[in-house]
Amino acid sequence: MQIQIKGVRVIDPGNIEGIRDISIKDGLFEAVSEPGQLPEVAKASEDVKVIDGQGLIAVPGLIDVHVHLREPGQEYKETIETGLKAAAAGGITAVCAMPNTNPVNDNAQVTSFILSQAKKANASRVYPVGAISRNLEGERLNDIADMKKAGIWAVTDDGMPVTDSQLMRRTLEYCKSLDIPVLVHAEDKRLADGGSMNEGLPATVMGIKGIPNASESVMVMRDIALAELTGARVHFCHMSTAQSIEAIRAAKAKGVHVTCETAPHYFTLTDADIPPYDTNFKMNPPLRSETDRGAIIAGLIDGTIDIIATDHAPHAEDEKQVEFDQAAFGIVGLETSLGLSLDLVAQGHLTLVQLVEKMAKAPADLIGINNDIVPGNPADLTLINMDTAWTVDPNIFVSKGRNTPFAGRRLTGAAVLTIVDGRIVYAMDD
Ligand SMILES: NC(=O)N[C@@H](CC(=O)O)C(=O)O
Ligand SMILES: [Zn+2]
Ligand SMILES: [Zn+2]
Repeated sequence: MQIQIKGVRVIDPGNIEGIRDISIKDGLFEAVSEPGQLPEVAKASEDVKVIDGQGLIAVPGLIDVHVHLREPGQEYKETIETGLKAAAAGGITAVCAMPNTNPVNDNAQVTSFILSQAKKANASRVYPVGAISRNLEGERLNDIADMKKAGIWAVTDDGMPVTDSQLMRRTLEYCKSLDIPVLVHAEDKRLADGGSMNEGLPATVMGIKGIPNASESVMVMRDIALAELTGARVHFCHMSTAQSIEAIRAAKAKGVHVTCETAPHYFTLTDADIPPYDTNFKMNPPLRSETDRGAIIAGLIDGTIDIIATDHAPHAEDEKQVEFDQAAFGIVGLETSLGLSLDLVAQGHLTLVQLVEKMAKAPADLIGINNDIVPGNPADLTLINMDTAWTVDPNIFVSKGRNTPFAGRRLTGAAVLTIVDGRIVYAMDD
Protein backbone atom coordinates (compact mmCIF):
# COMPACT_ATOMS: atom_id res chain seq x y z
CA MET A 1 0.00 0.00 0.00
CA GLN A 2 1.24 3.43 -0.94
CA ILE A 3 -0.20 6.75 0.18
CA GLN A 4 0.58 10.17 -1.23
CA ILE A 5 -0.57 13.32 0.56
CA LYS A 6 -0.18 16.36 -1.63
CA GLY A 7 0.14 20.02 -0.75
CA VAL A 8 -0.35 19.57 2.97
CA ARG A 9 0.83 21.94 5.69
CA VAL A 10 3.27 19.90 7.77
CA ILE A 11 3.92 20.85 11.38
CA ASP A 12 6.70 18.71 12.82
CA PRO A 13 8.46 20.94 15.37
CA GLY A 14 12.23 20.98 15.00
CA ASN A 15 12.02 19.26 11.63
CA ILE A 16 9.50 20.67 9.15
CA GLU A 17 7.14 23.59 9.03
CA GLY A 18 5.66 24.27 5.61
CA ILE A 19 3.73 22.92 2.64
CA ARG A 20 4.99 19.51 1.50
CA ASP A 21 4.09 16.38 -0.44
CA ILE A 22 4.44 13.21 1.61
CA SER A 23 4.81 9.72 0.22
CA ILE A 24 4.29 6.65 2.39
CA LYS A 25 5.20 3.14 1.30
CA ASP A 26 5.57 -0.25 2.99
CA GLY A 27 4.91 1.19 6.42
CA LEU A 28 7.51 3.95 6.20
CA PHE A 29 7.76 7.56 5.12
CA GLU A 30 9.26 7.17 1.67
CA ALA A 31 9.72 10.80 0.65
CA VAL A 32 8.94 14.27 1.95
CA SER A 33 9.37 16.94 -0.70
CA GLU A 34 8.49 20.43 -1.83
CA PRO A 35 5.04 20.44 -3.50
CA GLY A 36 4.91 18.98 -6.99
CA GLN A 37 8.14 17.03 -6.77
CA LEU A 38 6.81 13.56 -5.96
CA PRO A 39 7.04 11.12 -8.87
CA GLU A 40 3.60 10.59 -10.46
CA VAL A 41 2.18 7.20 -9.68
CA ALA A 42 0.52 5.06 -12.32
CA LYS A 43 -3.18 6.01 -12.24
CA ALA A 44 -4.47 2.51 -12.74
CA SER A 45 -2.71 1.21 -9.67
CA GLU A 46 -5.30 0.38 -7.04
CA ASP A 47 -2.66 0.13 -4.42
CA VAL A 48 -1.97 3.85 -4.34
CA LYS A 49 -4.14 6.34 -2.52
CA VAL A 50 -3.60 10.00 -3.38
CA ILE A 51 -4.93 12.51 -0.88
CA ASP A 52 -5.37 16.21 -1.53
CA GLY A 53 -3.91 17.79 1.59
CA GLN A 54 -4.94 21.33 0.77
CA GLY A 55 -6.40 23.06 3.81
CA LEU A 56 -5.29 20.23 6.09
CA ILE A 57 -2.47 19.94 8.60
CA ALA A 58 -0.21 16.90 8.87
CA VAL A 59 1.51 16.24 12.20
CA PRO A 60 3.53 13.33 13.58
CA GLY A 61 1.04 10.78 14.92
CA LEU A 62 -0.34 11.98 18.27
CA ILE A 63 0.76 9.91 21.27
CA ASP A 64 -1.32 9.60 24.43
CA VAL A 65 0.98 8.54 27.28
CA HIS A 66 -1.82 7.82 29.77
CA VAL A 67 -4.62 5.43 28.80
CA HIS A 68 -6.53 2.70 30.64
CA LEU A 69 -7.40 -0.06 28.16
CA ARG A 70 -9.01 -2.36 30.81
CA GLU A 71 -8.00 -5.63 29.11
CA PRO A 72 -7.22 -8.15 30.53
CA GLY A 73 -10.03 -8.51 33.04
CA GLN A 74 -12.49 -5.66 32.55
CA GLU A 75 -13.42 -6.08 28.91
CA TYR A 76 -16.94 -4.88 29.69
CA LYS A 77 -15.44 -1.38 30.16
CA GLU A 78 -13.04 -1.45 27.18
CA THR A 79 -10.97 -3.94 25.23
CA ILE A 80 -7.56 -3.37 23.73
CA GLU A 81 -9.27 -3.38 20.33
CA THR A 82 -12.02 -0.88 21.17
CA GLY A 83 -9.54 1.35 22.98
CA LEU A 84 -7.05 1.37 20.12
CA LYS A 85 -9.81 2.01 17.59
CA ALA A 86 -11.11 4.88 19.73
CA ALA A 87 -7.57 6.27 19.78
CA ALA A 88 -7.39 6.07 15.98
CA ALA A 89 -10.72 7.90 15.73
CA GLY A 90 -9.30 10.64 17.94
CA GLY A 91 -6.20 11.04 15.74
CA ILE A 92 -4.00 9.28 18.28
CA THR A 93 -1.62 6.78 16.69
CA ALA A 94 -0.14 5.33 19.89
CA VAL A 95 -1.23 4.97 23.50
CA CYS A 96 0.60 3.98 26.65
CA ALA A 97 -1.42 1.34 28.47
CA MET A 98 -1.60 1.67 32.26
CA PRO A 99 -1.04 -1.57 34.20
CA ASN A 100 -4.09 -1.51 36.52
CA THR A 101 -5.81 -4.35 34.69
CA ASN A 102 -6.91 -7.68 36.13
CA PRO A 103 -4.51 -9.40 36.37
CA VAL A 104 -2.25 -6.39 36.80
CA ASN A 105 0.51 -5.95 34.20
CA ASP A 106 3.16 -6.84 36.76
CA ASN A 107 4.90 -9.60 34.81
CA ALA A 108 6.20 -10.31 31.31
CA GLN A 109 3.31 -12.62 30.40
CA VAL A 110 0.70 -9.89 30.77
CA THR A 111 2.94 -7.47 28.85
CA SER A 112 3.23 -9.96 25.97
CA PHE A 113 -0.52 -10.57 26.01
CA ILE A 114 -1.23 -6.82 25.66
CA LEU A 115 1.18 -6.55 22.74
CA SER A 116 -0.29 -9.52 20.93
CA GLN A 117 -3.88 -8.30 21.40
CA ALA A 118 -2.83 -4.89 20.07
CA LYS A 119 -1.36 -6.45 16.96
CA LYS A 120 -4.67 -8.20 16.24
CA ALA A 121 -6.61 -4.95 16.73
CA ASN A 122 -5.04 -3.48 13.59
CA ALA A 123 -5.48 0.07 14.86
CA SER A 124 -3.22 2.39 16.87
CA ARG A 125 -0.05 1.19 18.58
CA VAL A 126 0.31 0.34 22.22
CA TYR A 127 3.28 0.97 24.50
CA PRO A 128 2.63 -1.05 27.66
CA VAL A 129 3.57 0.31 31.07
CA GLY A 130 4.46 -2.20 33.79
CA ALA A 131 3.45 -2.06 37.44
CA ILE A 132 5.99 -1.06 40.08
CA SER A 133 4.69 -3.32 42.85
CA ARG A 134 3.18 -6.81 42.89
CA ASN A 135 -0.56 -6.47 42.20
CA LEU A 136 -0.24 -2.68 42.82
CA GLU A 137 -0.13 -3.45 46.53
CA GLY A 138 2.80 -1.12 47.20
CA GLU A 139 4.84 -3.78 48.96
CA ARG A 140 7.03 -5.91 46.73
CA LEU A 141 8.92 -4.68 43.70
CA ASN A 142 8.22 -6.49 40.40
CA ASP A 143 10.78 -7.96 38.03
CA ILE A 144 10.97 -4.77 36.00
CA ALA A 145 13.96 -5.95 33.93
CA ASP A 146 11.97 -8.98 32.78
CA MET A 147 8.98 -6.83 31.83
CA LYS A 148 11.32 -4.48 29.98
CA LYS A 149 12.52 -7.40 27.86
CA ALA A 150 8.86 -8.17 27.09
CA GLY A 151 8.20 -4.61 25.93
CA ILE A 152 7.40 -2.15 28.72
CA TRP A 153 9.05 1.28 28.46
CA ALA A 154 8.10 2.66 31.91
CA VAL A 155 6.59 1.65 35.24
CA THR A 156 3.82 3.03 37.44
CA ASP A 157 1.33 1.92 40.07
CA ASP A 158 -1.19 4.37 38.55
CA GLY A 159 -4.52 4.24 40.29
CA MET A 160 -2.56 3.75 43.51
CA PRO A 161 0.22 5.90 44.98
CA VAL A 162 3.51 4.36 46.07
CA THR A 163 3.00 5.28 49.70
CA ASP A 164 6.21 3.69 51.00
CA SER A 165 8.98 6.24 50.33
CA GLN A 166 11.68 3.62 50.67
CA LEU A 167 10.01 1.43 48.02
CA MET A 168 9.84 4.52 45.76
CA ARG A 169 13.54 5.18 46.30
CA ARG A 170 14.41 1.58 45.38
CA THR A 171 12.15 1.78 42.30
CA LEU A 172 13.87 4.94 41.13
CA GLU A 173 17.33 3.45 41.63
CA TYR A 174 16.33 0.26 39.82
CA CYS A 175 14.71 2.16 36.92
CA LYS A 176 17.66 4.50 36.64
CA SER A 177 19.92 1.51 36.01
CA LEU A 178 17.42 0.20 33.42
CA ASP A 179 17.12 3.70 31.91
CA ILE A 180 13.32 3.81 32.04
CA PRO A 181 11.09 6.53 33.53
CA VAL A 182 8.83 6.11 36.55
CA LEU A 183 5.32 7.52 36.10
CA VAL A 184 3.95 8.91 39.35
CA HIS A 185 0.32 8.84 40.45
CA ALA A 186 0.81 11.55 43.08
CA GLU A 187 -1.73 11.08 45.84
CA ASP A 188 -1.59 11.00 49.62
CA LYS A 189 -4.51 8.69 50.39
CA ARG A 190 -4.66 9.78 54.04
CA LEU A 191 -5.11 13.42 52.97
CA ALA A 192 -7.59 12.49 50.23
CA ASP A 193 -9.39 10.60 53.01
CA GLY A 194 -12.10 9.05 50.87
CA GLY A 195 -13.18 12.37 49.30
CA SER A 196 -14.87 12.41 45.88
CA MET A 197 -14.33 15.93 44.53
CA ASN A 198 -12.16 19.01 45.08
CA GLU A 199 -12.23 20.46 48.58
CA GLY A 200 -13.93 23.84 48.23
CA LEU A 201 -17.24 25.68 48.06
CA PRO A 202 -18.91 23.49 45.38
CA ALA A 203 -18.18 20.36 47.45
CA THR A 204 -19.51 22.01 50.59
CA VAL A 205 -22.68 23.16 48.82
CA MET A 206 -23.34 19.64 47.50
CA GLY A 207 -22.41 18.04 50.80
CA ILE A 208 -19.69 15.96 49.17
CA LYS A 209 -16.43 15.17 50.96
CA GLY A 210 -13.52 17.12 49.50
CA ILE A 211 -9.98 16.23 48.41
CA PRO A 212 -7.43 19.00 49.19
CA ASN A 213 -4.81 20.15 46.67
CA ALA A 214 -2.13 19.07 49.11
CA SER A 215 -3.08 15.41 48.66
CA GLU A 216 -1.46 15.74 45.23
CA SER A 217 1.29 18.29 45.82
CA VAL A 218 2.87 16.71 48.91
CA MET A 219 3.59 13.59 46.88
CA VAL A 220 4.88 15.64 43.95
CA MET A 221 7.27 17.34 46.37
CA ARG A 222 8.37 14.03 47.87
CA ASP A 223 9.11 12.52 44.50
CA ILE A 224 10.99 15.60 43.33
CA ALA A 225 13.18 15.08 46.38
CA LEU A 226 13.64 11.42 45.49
CA ALA A 227 14.37 12.26 41.84
CA GLU A 228 17.07 14.58 43.12
CA LEU A 229 18.43 11.93 45.46
CA THR A 230 18.57 9.17 42.86
CA GLY A 231 19.03 11.01 39.56
CA ALA A 232 16.25 8.88 38.06
CA ARG A 233 13.68 10.06 35.48
CA VAL A 234 10.39 10.93 37.16
CA HIS A 235 7.23 11.79 35.20
CA PHE A 236 4.18 13.11 37.05
CA CYS A 237 0.79 11.94 35.77
CA HIS A 238 -2.43 13.98 35.51
CA MET A 239 -1.31 17.20 37.24
CA SER A 240 -4.25 19.22 38.55
CA THR A 241 -3.05 21.77 41.12
CA ALA A 242 -1.25 25.12 41.16
CA GLN A 243 1.06 23.90 43.95
CA SER A 244 2.22 20.87 41.95
CA ILE A 245 3.02 23.04 38.94
CA GLU A 246 4.92 25.50 41.12
CA ALA A 247 6.99 22.68 42.61
CA ILE A 248 7.77 21.15 39.20
CA ARG A 249 8.69 24.54 37.77
CA ALA A 250 11.20 25.06 40.60
CA ALA A 251 12.57 21.53 40.26
CA LYS A 252 13.16 21.97 36.53
CA ALA A 253 14.89 25.29 37.15
CA LYS A 254 17.25 23.43 39.50
CA GLY A 255 17.97 20.84 36.83
CA VAL A 256 16.13 17.93 38.46
CA HIS A 257 15.12 15.35 35.83
CA VAL A 258 11.32 15.61 36.02
CA THR A 259 8.55 15.90 33.42
CA CYS A 260 4.79 16.04 33.75
CA GLU A 261 1.47 15.79 31.97
CA THR A 262 -1.98 17.26 32.44
CA ALA A 263 -5.28 16.22 30.85
CA PRO A 264 -7.76 18.30 28.79
CA HIS A 265 -10.34 18.30 31.60
CA TYR A 266 -7.96 20.11 33.96
CA PHE A 267 -7.47 23.04 31.59
CA THR A 268 -11.11 23.08 30.45
CA LEU A 269 -13.27 22.57 33.56
CA THR A 270 -13.36 23.43 37.27
CA ASP A 271 -15.30 22.08 40.24
CA ALA A 272 -17.78 24.93 39.73
CA ASP A 273 -18.77 23.35 36.38
CA ILE A 274 -19.98 20.11 37.97
CA PRO A 275 -23.76 19.80 37.56
CA PRO A 276 -25.22 18.59 40.87
CA TYR A 277 -24.12 15.00 41.51
CA ASP A 278 -23.18 14.34 37.86
CA THR A 279 -20.73 11.45 38.15
CA ASN A 280 -19.43 12.01 34.60
CA PHE A 281 -17.49 14.87 36.20
CA LYS A 282 -15.87 12.57 38.78
CA MET A 283 -12.25 11.61 38.29
CA ASN A 284 -9.03 11.31 40.26
CA PRO A 285 -7.47 13.81 40.77
CA PRO A 286 -10.68 15.86 40.81
CA LEU A 287 -11.54 18.99 38.83
CA ARG A 288 -10.01 21.85 40.83
CA SER A 289 -10.63 25.58 41.23
CA GLU A 290 -10.36 28.35 38.64
CA THR A 291 -7.00 29.34 40.20
CA ASP A 292 -5.69 25.84 39.55
CA ARG A 293 -7.06 25.78 36.01
CA GLY A 294 -5.23 29.06 35.38
CA ALA A 295 -2.01 27.60 36.80
CA ILE A 296 -2.33 24.55 34.54
CA ILE A 297 -2.70 26.80 31.48
CA ALA A 298 0.27 28.91 32.63
CA GLY A 299 2.28 25.69 33.06
CA LEU A 300 1.41 24.62 29.53
CA ILE A 301 2.42 28.02 28.18
CA ASP A 302 5.80 28.25 29.91
CA GLY A 303 6.70 24.60 29.30
CA THR A 304 6.49 23.40 32.91
CA ILE A 305 3.86 20.97 31.63
CA ASP A 306 5.48 18.90 28.89
CA ILE A 307 2.63 16.69 27.75
CA ILE A 308 -1.14 16.58 27.26
CA ALA A 309 -2.43 13.05 27.93
CA THR A 310 -6.00 11.93 28.48
CA ASP A 311 -6.03 9.54 31.46
CA HIS A 312 -8.75 7.81 29.38
CA ALA A 313 -10.59 5.82 32.06
CA PRO A 314 -13.68 4.07 30.70
CA HIS A 315 -16.26 2.71 33.15
CA ALA A 316 -19.58 0.92 32.66
CA GLU A 317 -22.88 2.75 33.06
CA ASP A 318 -23.81 1.00 36.31
CA GLU A 319 -20.50 2.04 37.88
CA LYS A 320 -21.42 5.68 37.25
CA GLN A 321 -25.22 5.64 37.79
CA VAL A 322 -24.85 5.58 41.58
CA GLU A 323 -24.41 8.11 44.39
CA PHE A 324 -21.54 10.53 43.74
CA ASP A 325 -19.37 9.14 46.53
CA GLN A 326 -19.99 5.57 45.35
CA ALA A 327 -19.26 6.19 41.65
CA ALA A 328 -16.04 5.07 39.97
CA PHE A 329 -13.36 7.72 39.40
CA GLY A 330 -12.47 8.42 35.77
CA ILE A 331 -13.65 9.76 32.41
CA VAL A 332 -12.97 8.79 28.80
CA GLY A 333 -10.82 11.08 26.69
CA LEU A 334 -9.40 9.53 23.53
CA GLU A 335 -12.03 10.92 21.17
CA THR A 336 -12.23 14.44 22.64
CA SER A 337 -8.57 15.13 23.42
CA LEU A 338 -7.57 16.76 20.14
CA GLY A 339 -10.71 18.90 19.87
CA LEU A 340 -10.40 20.17 23.44
CA SER A 341 -6.67 20.80 23.09
CA LEU A 342 -7.12 22.74 19.85
CA ASP A 343 -9.21 25.11 21.91
CA LEU A 344 -5.97 26.19 23.63
CA VAL A 345 -4.76 27.31 20.20
CA ALA A 346 -8.07 29.00 19.33
CA GLN A 347 -7.89 30.92 22.61
CA GLY A 348 -4.33 32.03 21.89
CA HIS A 349 -2.75 30.17 24.83
CA LEU A 350 -0.57 27.92 22.68
CA THR A 351 0.67 27.99 19.11
CA LEU A 352 -0.05 24.99 16.93
CA VAL A 353 3.66 24.17 17.09
CA GLN A 354 3.54 24.11 20.90
CA LEU A 355 0.46 21.91 20.83
CA VAL A 356 2.14 19.39 18.52
CA GLU A 357 5.11 19.41 20.90
CA LYS A 358 2.82 18.49 23.80
CA MET A 359 0.74 15.89 21.97
CA ALA A 360 3.34 14.21 19.74
CA LYS A 361 6.97 15.21 20.26
CA ALA A 362 7.37 15.33 24.06
CA PRO A 363 5.46 12.04 24.40
CA ALA A 364 7.88 10.45 21.91
CA ASP A 365 10.83 11.83 23.89
CA LEU A 366 9.41 10.37 27.11
CA ILE A 367 8.95 6.94 25.52
CA GLY A 368 12.34 7.20 23.82
CA ILE A 369 11.28 6.98 20.18
CA ASN A 370 11.86 9.25 17.18
CA ASN A 371 8.65 10.19 15.37
CA ASP A 372 10.02 12.82 12.97
CA ILE A 373 8.35 12.88 9.57
CA VAL A 374 11.48 11.86 7.65
CA PRO A 375 12.10 9.15 5.04
CA GLY A 376 12.79 5.80 6.68
CA ASN A 377 10.80 6.44 9.87
CA PRO A 378 7.62 4.44 10.58
CA ALA A 379 4.72 6.27 8.94
CA ASP A 380 2.54 7.34 11.87
CA LEU A 381 0.68 10.49 10.91
CA THR A 382 -2.39 12.49 11.89
CA LEU A 383 -4.18 14.67 9.34
CA ILE A 384 -6.15 17.47 10.99
CA ASN A 385 -8.88 19.74 9.69
CA MET A 386 -8.80 22.81 11.94
CA ASP A 387 -12.22 23.99 10.72
CA THR A 388 -14.32 20.88 11.25
CA ALA A 389 -16.99 21.86 13.77
CA TRP A 390 -18.63 18.99 15.64
CA THR A 391 -20.62 18.16 18.75
CA VAL A 392 -19.45 15.60 21.29
CA ASP A 393 -21.92 12.70 21.27
CA PRO A 394 -20.95 9.84 23.59
CA ASN A 395 -23.48 7.56 21.89
CA ILE A 396 -21.32 7.41 18.80
CA PHE A 397 -17.98 6.97 20.58
CA VAL A 398 -15.87 4.11 19.29
CA SER A 399 -14.79 3.53 22.90
CA LYS A 400 -17.08 1.36 25.02
CA GLY A 401 -16.96 4.10 27.64
CA ARG A 402 -19.64 6.79 27.52
CA ASN A 403 -18.48 8.53 30.70
CA THR A 404 -17.56 12.03 29.52
CA PRO A 405 -18.34 15.43 31.02
CA PHE A 406 -18.20 16.92 27.51
CA ALA A 407 -21.42 15.50 26.01
CA GLY A 408 -23.10 18.15 23.88
CA ARG A 409 -20.02 20.39 23.78
CA ARG A 410 -19.24 22.11 20.47
CA LEU A 411 -15.64 21.64 19.36
CA THR A 412 -13.73 22.93 16.38
CA GLY A 413 -11.00 20.87 14.74
CA ALA A 414 -10.71 17.12 14.30
CA ALA A 415 -8.57 14.34 12.90
CA VAL A 416 -9.77 13.48 9.41
CA LEU A 417 -7.26 10.71 8.74
CA THR A 418 -5.09 8.60 11.03
CA ILE A 419 -2.19 6.59 9.63
CA VAL A 420 -0.32 3.98 11.67
CA ASP A 421 2.58 2.01 10.24
CA GLY A 422 1.68 3.26 6.76
CA ARG A 423 -1.92 1.99 7.05
CA ILE A 424 -5.08 4.10 7.26
CA VAL A 425 -6.65 3.11 10.59
CA TYR A 426 -9.25 5.87 10.62
CA ALA A 427 -10.82 8.09 7.98
CA MET A 428 -13.53 10.56 8.93
CA ASP A 429 -15.72 9.96 5.86
CA ASP A 430 -15.94 6.19 6.38
N1 LIG B 1 -8.09 8.72 36.82
C1 LIG B 1 -9.09 8.07 37.31
O1 LIG B 1 -10.01 8.70 37.82
N2 LIG B 1 -9.16 6.72 37.28
C2 LIG B 1 -8.16 5.81 36.80
C3 LIG B 1 -7.03 5.64 37.75
C4 LIG B 1 -6.01 6.75 37.76
O2 LIG B 1 -5.63 7.30 36.72
O3 LIG B 1 -5.49 7.09 38.84
C5 LIG B 1 -8.83 4.48 36.50
O4 LIG B 1 -8.13 3.48 36.29
O5 LIG B 1 -10.06 4.43 36.42
ZN1 LIG C 1 -3.64 8.05 38.39
ZN1 LIG D 1 -4.71 6.89 35.08
